[in-house]
Amino acid sequence: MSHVVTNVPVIDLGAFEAGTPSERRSLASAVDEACRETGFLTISGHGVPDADIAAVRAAVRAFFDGPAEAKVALRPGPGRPYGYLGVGSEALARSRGEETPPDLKESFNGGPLTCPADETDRDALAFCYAPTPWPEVPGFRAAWETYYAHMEDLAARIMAMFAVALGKPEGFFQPYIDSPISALRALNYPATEGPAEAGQQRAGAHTDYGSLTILLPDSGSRGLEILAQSGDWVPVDAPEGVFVINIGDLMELWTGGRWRSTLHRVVVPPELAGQRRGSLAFFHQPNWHAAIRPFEGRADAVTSGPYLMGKFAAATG
Ligand SMILES: O=C(O)CCC(=O)C(=O)O
Ligand SMILES: [Fe+2]
Repeated sequence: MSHVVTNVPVIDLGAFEAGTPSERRSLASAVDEACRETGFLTISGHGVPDADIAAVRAAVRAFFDGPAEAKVALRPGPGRPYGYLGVGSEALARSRGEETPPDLKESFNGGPLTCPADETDRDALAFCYAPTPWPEVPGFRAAWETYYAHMEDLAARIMAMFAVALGKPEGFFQPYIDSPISALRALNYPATEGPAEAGQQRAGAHTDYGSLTILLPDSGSRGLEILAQSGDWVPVDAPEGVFVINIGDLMELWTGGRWRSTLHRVVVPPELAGQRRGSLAFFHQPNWHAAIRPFEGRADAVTSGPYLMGKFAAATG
């Protein structure tokens, strides 16, 4: 096997925020290096309370392990993003135009906690500001919303660090992310029985669509892989207590390709065939109307909301 070098460092966000100018420079440069090489890093010093993480994990687990009728009752209407998507509903590789069998997963998805009072765009209202249909699991909504709020806050802090890592003022991204259209997705990959269809994965190879993603796999669960520049698929395992961060397509676009929105997937290694995987994925997405183009140059802008909606339609269509 070839020797694979990947750079997925642990970055202490609290230390960055409280750091001296030289500590900040050194952490910012580690972030820049990781984002240029793989687009993946992990974050410690995030301040998200363990109890809030435990509460959302327990609520999500109770939902997935609950009656199938209660889950399918929360299926979104056609083209709508929130609620329950059962096994067979999505193939992430199709977001890149690749025809594959559906991903071996189920998910529960929820949107922004509030909608700006002056939003009138019909697609924005019908798609990303559609209400989230709540499971009846006791305590689910409170635990979910608490965790969502932590993620929105954490994402904004990471975006501020990203700005510094890119040589911009800390508030550079702020006007683009002051009414973000982020989604929180709980993923459950059931234990697999027998071999999958050819080309079928827990999550097919894809890039994420937005600014950044905050992943929290269940402790000890494996299978997330990224495509290294060497061409090898390399596992990314998160130590307990950190979040895995990866940048998405719009961040790559912003940086004019300096930072990479790296292909990744979730596989079932043969030795883990009997095990489920659980993961929480928070997809941070700039404001619906945010026009995103490379910092340098005059390329046409991509509008955040319609871009996201098109990708979702391709993956679930
Ligand atoms: O299972 C995971 O932790 C990540 C899945 C993923 O990459 C995605 O849903 O975009
Ligand atoms: Fe992803």
